[in-house]
Amino acid sequence: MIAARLRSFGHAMRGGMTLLKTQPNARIHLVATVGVVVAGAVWRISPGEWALVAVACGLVWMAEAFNTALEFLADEVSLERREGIKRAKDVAAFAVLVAAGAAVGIGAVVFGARIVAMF
Ligand SMILES: Nc1ncnc2c1ncn2[C@@H]1O[C@H](COP(=O)(O)OP(=O)(O)OP(=O)(O)O)[C@@H](O)[C@H]1O
Repeated sequence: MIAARLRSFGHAMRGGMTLLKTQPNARIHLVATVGVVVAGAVWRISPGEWALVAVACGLVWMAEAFNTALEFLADEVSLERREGIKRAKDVAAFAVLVAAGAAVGIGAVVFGARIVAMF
């Protein structure tokens, strides 16, 4: 039982490594996530602000992971140009865009005034 759970965890971690190895966008998310965590620690943001930041980062990682999973699956189905695959990939890419937009909005709310105060 516990061994099976640990195996599932291993599969998920392998997925995370695949995401980082194959997707330049995921590496940008990693840098952004580290940057936001460092900024949050330096500015001592409140627990509520940490919660917002966690939701924003989680949303972006989740959207990117599902987008990449769909791209892998679509490319297994066919590498030929297909209208259905185009639509599926475009809609999945839109999900990443929406998540990134929400994260930028949350970043502006949490860090905007602090960044402006630096100048
Ligand atoms: N088999 C296909 N048939 C038709 N259009 C496709 C196909 N594969 C990709 N496309 C088009 O090219 C775009 C980019 O697809 P690709 O698989 O190269 O993803 P990507 O460059 O990794 O994009 P992202 O930055 O969203 O991860 C898709 O959004 C889609 O419009």
